Amino acid sequence: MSVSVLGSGAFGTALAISLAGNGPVTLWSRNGDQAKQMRAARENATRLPSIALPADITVTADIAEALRAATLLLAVPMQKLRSALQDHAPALRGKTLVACCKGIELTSGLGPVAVIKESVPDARVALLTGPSFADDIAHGLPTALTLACEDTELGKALQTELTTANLRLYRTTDTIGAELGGALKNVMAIGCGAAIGAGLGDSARAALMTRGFAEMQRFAAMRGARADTLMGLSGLGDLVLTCSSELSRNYRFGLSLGLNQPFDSQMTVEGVATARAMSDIAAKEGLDMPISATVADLSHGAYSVTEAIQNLLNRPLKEE
Ligand SMILES: NC(=O)C1=CN([C@@H]2O[C@H](COP(=O)(O)OP(=O)(O)OC[C@H]3O[C@@H](n4cnc5c(N)ncnc54)[C@H](OP(=O)(O)O)[C@@H]3O)[C@@H](O)[C@H]2O)C=CC1
Ligand SMILES: O=C(CO)COP(=O)(O)O
Repeated sequence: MSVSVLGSGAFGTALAISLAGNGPVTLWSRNGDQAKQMRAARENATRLPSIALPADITVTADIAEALRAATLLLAVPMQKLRSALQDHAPALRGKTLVACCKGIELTSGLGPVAVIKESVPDARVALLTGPSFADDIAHGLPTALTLACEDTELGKALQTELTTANLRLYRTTDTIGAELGGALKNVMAIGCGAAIGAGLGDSARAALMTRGFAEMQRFAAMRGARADTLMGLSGLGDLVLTCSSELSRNYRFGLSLGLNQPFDSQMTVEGVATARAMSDIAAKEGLDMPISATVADLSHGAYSVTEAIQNLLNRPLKEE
């Protein structure tokens, strides 16, 4: 089988680098100039600088070349996934599409698996998620991820195909739990970054992580996820990583809010839209999600960090 990665951002490039250890990989960019630069420099200078692209990676802006592969990894931001699929929908029919994005679509409230099913109904769908920074993967550091696929046989085939020397994949059939773990931890990372930026300390971060995880579990249960999925790599594992490392863009965005400093608006920060989507859905369903709602309002400038903390601390006392 052959693999193509659609989307040449930090994560798509890192996955292509790791997969090149298994054999030829095609890395597709929608931007012809960027593809040309990457081919010439053998480096993704804009999104993953200073890491060489192995010879087994073919960089192209020609979608037909990328679509020759049977397995396509979709490494685009969540809010761009539907339009990326719509751009090429007829040619994607019958392909195996592996979503690599983390989020909830703001317009529909759906996760990546459902968005793919709606956009390309006859595709075979899976999800790759879990704790991993692009930089770590690209440097060949050990990483463990979750490969989620409702079809057990396809899941096993993808687990074998996409595991590399440094990337160890665990398998689940619970796509809902896996995608929600990856989506919701970004919301909590923004909150933790804001708390640390505002000087509230590590104890406050631990409280936000723990109570945030309770919200993640509540939301995932409402959507039909298995409880044990959230306890795994794509839930707890990714929550711990993202809430505690400045390599995370969501965490750094939160830090900038806490420090009252500007942040690069071009940077992919999935948790902003997902916080809004998550808290809107929770409000409709009558779910108590105070941290998510606070992060949504904070991220959209409705609150200062001080007001956000006061809101959370002044809530009625309750059982854990
Ligand atoms: N970076 C990381 O460490 C990790 C990221 N992820 C997830 O991977 C996903 C992508 O993130 P990441 O790669 O870091 O983001 P980046 O911002 O680095 O890159 C996003 C890429 O998507 C491309 N893109 C955007 N819209 C489209 C479209 N409609 N069609 C085709 N390509 C498009 C962009 O192209 P252009 O440059 O032309 O805009 C760019 O190459 C996110 O959901 C993220 O949560 C998961 C694990 C780790
Ligand atoms: O998902 C990630 C780590 O698992 C990457 O996090 P950021 O998108 O916050 O950089």
